[in-house]
Amino acid sequence: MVFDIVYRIWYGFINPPASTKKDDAIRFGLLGASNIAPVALIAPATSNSEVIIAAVAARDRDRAEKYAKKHNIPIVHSTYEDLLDDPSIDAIYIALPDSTHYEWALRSLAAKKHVLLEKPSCSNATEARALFTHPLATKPGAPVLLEAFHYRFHPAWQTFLDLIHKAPQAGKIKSVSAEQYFPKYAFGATDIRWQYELSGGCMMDFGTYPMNLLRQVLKEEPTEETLSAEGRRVSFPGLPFKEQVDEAMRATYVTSSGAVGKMNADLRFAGGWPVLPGFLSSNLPSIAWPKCEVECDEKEVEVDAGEEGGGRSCFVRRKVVIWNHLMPSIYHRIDVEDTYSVRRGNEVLRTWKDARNLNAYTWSAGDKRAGTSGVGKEWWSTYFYQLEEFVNRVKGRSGTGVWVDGEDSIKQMEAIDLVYKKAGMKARPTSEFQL
Ligand SMILES: NC(=O)C1=CN([C@@H]2O[C@H](COP(=O)(O)OP(=O)(O)OC[C@H]3O[C@@H](n4cnc5c(N)ncnc54)[C@H](OP(=O)(O)O)[C@@H]3O)[C@@H](O)[C@H]2O)C=CC1
Ligand SMILES: O=C1OC[C@@H](O)[C@H](O)[C@H]1O
Repeated sequence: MVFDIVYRIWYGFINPPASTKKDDAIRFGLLGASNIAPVALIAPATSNSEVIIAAVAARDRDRAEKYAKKHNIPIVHSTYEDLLDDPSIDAIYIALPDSTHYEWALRSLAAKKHVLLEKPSCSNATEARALFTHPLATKPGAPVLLEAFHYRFHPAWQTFLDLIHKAPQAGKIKSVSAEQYFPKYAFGATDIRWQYELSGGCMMDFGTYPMNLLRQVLKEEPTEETLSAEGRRVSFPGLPFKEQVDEAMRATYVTSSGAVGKMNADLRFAGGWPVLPGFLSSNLPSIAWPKCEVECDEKEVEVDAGEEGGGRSCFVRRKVVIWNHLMPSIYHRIDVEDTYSVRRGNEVLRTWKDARNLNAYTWSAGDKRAGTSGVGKEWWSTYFYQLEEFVNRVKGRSGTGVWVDGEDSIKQMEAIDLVYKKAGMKARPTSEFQL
């Protein structure tokens, strides 16, 4: 198992095999010399014969040049505008502070470029509505615009959804809990994640994932009446607008049918060190797996009459947990537990559990989502699958069918705004940019 993990990390994150590029490969330009691009786009592009990372622009030309050299990017532009004006570029990757996503996405669309836009798509729902309903994004033949919710494109997450939405053992969803943790001190006080004016905060940066998980599992949006939330403010001394910046967020909502969704995101996760004194433990960083757990209501299923004969019914109650939906290519596990009970009236004749675990590093052979591109590779990170799908859209191919449409991205930002409101914090400021 350790060998498999190392193998997948090596190819998926460190040294992806290079591909020979096709003549009509999509030429990407990067806005900003960001930390995330090497993992989220440059590595997957290396192995994708239909993608070339052709250009980068940064606010500081020296920085851009160093970055270009390190990552073998042939063109350097001195400004973001210059990159958008470059006719050799087909698509733009926007990995900038969240406060700037709206403006640069609109500008990119106006320059007729496809856009891979980092999550969260915008600063708030007002911006998201303006962006995703803008004629530049919706008119026939408009460029492709995708909020980069990478985890959704991996077969592991889609398999998990199938197990709770499509499997015959899956009753109505009763509860779902989604959690993600990042160790304390990973991001210092000056990081974009903690700046309110750059639309930072845990809910924006990290909490957006577990909220997205809940929305997909429950297939219903939170509302003023159904959602409650509680944030933990950042503790960096001297940080402006500290009261508005969350380092962790919990939220719960209940659907019209009574299903309960709970999320917990902590971007400065610490504590839980049992032998240490409390103050020490609470300052020591901790790690925990990202996790999503779903319980279904009991459901009646058909079984053979068996020894008990007729007049009895069989019920199943399903529970499914996915461990590490966020970086599943490194390692993930999906636990499925079905509890059966055969009853005649109120009399329980027999109960048993059927527990198993599975994984899905690739699409299974025969799964129509494997499409024309094949089943994928064990070591493909979520970002490889996402890029594959982005390319399919640009090329007008049907692909896996997994996508994040504009309406979904708008609803996601509405949910984030609502969480802030309910936690007694402000939604992030709206950009004044107009087009
Ligand atoms: N999909 C995923 O797994 C991940 C997504 N992200 C998302 O990607 C985006 C970027 O994150 P990350 O790469 O960690 O960020 P970085 O800290 O690397 O910043 C990205 C770029 O933003 C610009 N920038 C930085 N600070 C400022 C500032 N104060 N004012 C204006 N611009 C600034 C810089 O551009 P320049 O180079 O031009 O100076 C920088 O290169 C975020 O939206 C984040 O949510 C982040 C991590 C993981
Ligand atoms: O996947 C992620 O992990 C760390 C976060 O800060 C980042 O922005 C997010 O996308």
